[in-house]
Amino acid sequence: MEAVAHQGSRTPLEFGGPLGAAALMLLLPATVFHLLLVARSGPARLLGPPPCLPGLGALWSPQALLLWLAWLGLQVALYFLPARKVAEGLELKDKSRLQYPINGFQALVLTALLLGLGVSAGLPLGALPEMLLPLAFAVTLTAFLFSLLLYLKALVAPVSALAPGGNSGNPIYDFFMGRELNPRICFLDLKYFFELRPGLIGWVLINLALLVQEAERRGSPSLAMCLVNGFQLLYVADALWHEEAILTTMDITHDGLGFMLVFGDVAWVPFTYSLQAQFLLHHPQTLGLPMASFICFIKAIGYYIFRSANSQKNTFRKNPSDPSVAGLETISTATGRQLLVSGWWGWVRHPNYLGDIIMALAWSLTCGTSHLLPYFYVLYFTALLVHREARDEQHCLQKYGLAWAKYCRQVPYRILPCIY
Ligand SMILES: NC(=O)C1=CN([C@@H]2O[C@H](COP(=O)(O)OP(=O)(O)OC[C@H]3O[C@@H](n4cnc5c(N)ncnc54)[C@H](OP(=O)(O)O)[C@@H]3O)[C@@H](O)[C@H]2O)C=CC1
Ligand SMILES: CC(C)CCC[C@@H](C)[C@H]1CC=C2C3=C(CC[C@@]21C)[C@@]1(C)CC[C@H](O)C(C)(C)[C@@H]1CC3
Repeated sequence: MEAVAHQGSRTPLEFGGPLGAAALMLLLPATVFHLLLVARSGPARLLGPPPCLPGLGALWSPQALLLWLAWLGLQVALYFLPARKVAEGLELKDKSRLQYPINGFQALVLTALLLGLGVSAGLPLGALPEMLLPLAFAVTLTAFLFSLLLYLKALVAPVSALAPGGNSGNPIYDFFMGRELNPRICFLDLKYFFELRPGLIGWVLINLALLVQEAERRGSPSLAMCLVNGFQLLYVADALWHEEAILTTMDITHDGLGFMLVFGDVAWVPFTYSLQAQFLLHHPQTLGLPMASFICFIKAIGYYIFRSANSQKNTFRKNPSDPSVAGLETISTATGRQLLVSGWWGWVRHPNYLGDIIMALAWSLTCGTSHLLPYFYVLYFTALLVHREARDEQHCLQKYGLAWAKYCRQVPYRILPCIY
């Protein structure tokens, strides 16, 4: 325990410390419920009060809890199916490397097949939107419970298994940040699983159910709804296709699994990232072909930047002599690793974030410009990535020291060329 306290005392507290963590634990679920309620209300005002607060009867439903647990069970089962590859994570403090099944895309395809079978056997997919509120409530409750179990599990974990950031000794802060770096139940890596499976695939499912309900109500789905569904399906499929790349992100290599990530993965992602489709169901928008083409063009630019930048870095990290990256300019660092200073990573320090934000804008534009609500995602996401960039900058400065400072001088802009 002494070693843990010592470790905590060296790591600066993030998110405003225990007070900030406590506030976020109230604010994040409140935001999810606010958005769910406002999206279905007539005025759909992002900044106004919700039309009416639901009673416990509207929130609590044993069927919703069962549905969520069944979904979780299905995704766990798919995780254990034979994988096309087993990847190794980065080296851990005890010099070991964990193994991860690369079968997320397969899980998405199998989920779609099972869903197709279910729908043809009479499964009422179009009824799911009516259950979003009780579903979000059940998922939030289980996120609190699950984070508590993780906190308790970490009490008996060896010091080498703890995350650098979530062991301050303050229970509220540590519960929020997560204490253990890679909590596992046998081969089931909980962080890896939660980040990519139930919430991300659940988001696509919710979108599809909203599309089906729109078609039931109006005879056919709108162009705007089809575009949102297509764009976001592409985003999720891309994430699962490139699943292995997640093993080097800060969530996996640095952050513990606590309330922030558990709630973020299973509640925040499916219920707030599907906001545009929720909005469109209740506030139909007519999208002409010229505007739709313009939005597709923006999405294509965003995706091109996002995918090329991420792939360039991943290829370079895996094999710097790969012909596609071998000609790029680099800076050597004391760790033996190199930093790219030309190509996408010589343009700005986070070209992938820029592509991601442009895609987010395309998703929101499908909902027209009459309401601010569908733009919540762009606003939140920009704030998340600016904050994430600052955190990553800290880690890189620690890791690469002078070489990182040189990189920042050579590539002065963080996300938006000439501006930020
Ligand atoms: N939809 C969503 O809600 C979210 C999406 N994302 C997306 O996830 C993706 C991954 O994001 P994230 O993990 O935050 O960050 P990055 O993919 O940008 O990874 C940052 C890491 O890349 C390496 N790196 C940085 N600069 C260079 C360089 N010049 N040359 C070589 N390596 C470099 C460093 O790690 P090292 O040197 O150790 O390899 C650094 O820590 C992004 O596309 C982002 O937009 C992220 C968060 C939320
Ligand atoms: C609830 C809080 C506001 C913060 C929660 C943050 C989480 C929602 C995000 C932290 C990092 C994420 C990533 C993705 C989804 C959102 C969370 C979990 C990601 C899986 C989305 C798809 C991308 O292609 C990716 C690169 C695989 C993303 C990885 C990070």
